[in-house]
Amino acid sequence: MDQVFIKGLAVDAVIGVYDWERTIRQRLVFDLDMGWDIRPAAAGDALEHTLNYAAISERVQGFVEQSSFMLVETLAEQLAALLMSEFSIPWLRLQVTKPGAVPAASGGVGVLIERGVRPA
Ligand SMILES: Nc1nc2c(c(=O)[nH]1)N=C([C@H](O)[C@@H](O)CO)CN2
Repeated sequence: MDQVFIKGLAVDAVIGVYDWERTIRQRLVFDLDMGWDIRPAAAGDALEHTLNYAAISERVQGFVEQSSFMLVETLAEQLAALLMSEFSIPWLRLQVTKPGAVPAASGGVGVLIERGVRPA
């Protein structure tokens, strides 16, 4: 299966369950792998036949900046559903990292979800 990916997309948002978290914006980092057959785009050298990673990055930024969820789980689920619907993505893997949440966890904490049907 071919994939189009976006790695390390940083967006600041209101996110968190504690009172102090509702008053600030915190950094979130998004890693996105999206199943897509890239051969038609490659054959025609045509952007309209593939997933436009620039357009998808903008959509992620726009959605996340406007959001104010408690849990990273809720953000991940809603973002995945929105992207699959708006860009006709058949399968995706989405990792949401909250780098500052647990200072001792140097690689960050968060969630990783996989949704949809993985193309052969
Ligand atoms: N599985 C999760 N655990 C926790 C979350 C979360 O969104 N998902 N959130 C918090 C707090 O908001 C935390 O990030 C504050 O440091 C705690 N655990």
